[in-house]
Amino acid sequence: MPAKKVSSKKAPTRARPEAPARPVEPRPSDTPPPEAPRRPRLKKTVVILSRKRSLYSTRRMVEAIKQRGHRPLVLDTLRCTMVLAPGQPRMLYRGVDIKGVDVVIPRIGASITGYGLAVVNHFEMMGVPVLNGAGPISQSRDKLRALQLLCRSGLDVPRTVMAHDRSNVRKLVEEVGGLPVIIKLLRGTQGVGVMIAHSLQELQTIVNTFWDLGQEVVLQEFVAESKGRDVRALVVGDKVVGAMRRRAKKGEFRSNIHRGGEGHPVELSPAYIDVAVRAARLLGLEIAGVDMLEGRAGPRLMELNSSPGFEGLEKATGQDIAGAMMDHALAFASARTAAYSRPTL
Ligand SMILES: Nc1ncnc2c1ncn2[C@@H]1O[C@H](COP(=O)(O)OP(=O)(O)OP(=O)(O)O)[C@@H](O)[C@H]1O
Ligand SMILES: [Mg+2]
Ligand SMILES: [Mg+2]
Repeated sequence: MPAKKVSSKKAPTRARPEAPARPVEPRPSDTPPPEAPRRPRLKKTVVILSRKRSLYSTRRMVEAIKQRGHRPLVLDTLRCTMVLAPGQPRMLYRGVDIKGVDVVIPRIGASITGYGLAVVNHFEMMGVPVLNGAGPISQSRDKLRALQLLCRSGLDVPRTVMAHDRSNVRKLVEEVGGLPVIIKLLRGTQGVGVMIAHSLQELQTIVNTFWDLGQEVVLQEFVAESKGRDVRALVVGDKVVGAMRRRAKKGEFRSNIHRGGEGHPVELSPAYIDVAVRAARLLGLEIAGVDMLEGRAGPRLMELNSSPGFEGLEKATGQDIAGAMMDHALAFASARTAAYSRPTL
């Protein structure tokens, strides 16, 4: 629901017969007279944009919302219809207007990024608090864009190059510190699209295949000292609410749970917490799964995930990650509502 700005002028009282007729001020639309400042509703409606309500993270968030006495509403992103009307953007779900939403939590899978971002953007246009917003989701989903922003701010990332020059692959390898080299699709997830090349010939074959298919890739330094492990820190607001170290299965360098990796709880040092929170803030993410490699000199950022699944993290740590996320989402919604309800002078 678009948050209404409330005028500081007094609300009109019932007309008295003796009062002289006053010209009626034109209103921007045929909406009812100005309301009193909007009081945050006690029971909030929390929309989760998700393709399936049976997904673990979606189910857990629904539970957490109910436990807190609020109303969860799971909407399939692809069934949301955006109506563009001047000054009054609306959202339809199966033909019905969606109103009275207090906060939206998008869980946008990689396969529907384009449509998903449009839906998230539309909710933002309607004045509904959204975490994460469309801009931050979009820039974190592009691994190159995210790394550009992180290293511009001085955060440590593995040496990375992006190029399209087939004649120069040897030079690219030198730039990232020699073989083996990691090759990454810009928008891969769950370890799909992350490869390793041990020889120049192998690398040449892989990059040529991708370039011929019209796919861009980045080449990255292989951080050998991480030994098939990485750290996933879940940042919510300005805190790390849970962290695990993931260990790749034998013969695999990717530690993703989806690739057979195992998660173990880990107590992060302040340096890792600081880097994870700074990285999320830099990309504007309220909720972020921050992946870091354990370099010799400390954390090396790999990527930030804007719709992080947390089944592995809850199971590894036994922590209530869904609860921490919902507490933040509800506080975020209340802070936004209070800001919108402030009278304009
Ligand atoms: N430069 C690197 N050096 C060593 N290992 C790496 C490097 N980059 C990635 N890896 C390994 O590959 C895994 C997948 O990489 P990355 O996190 O970039 O991909 P993803 O497909 O987006 O994963 P996610 O499912 O976490 O979104 C990492 O968790 C890590 O174990
Ligand atoms: Mg990822
Ligand atoms: Mg990752």
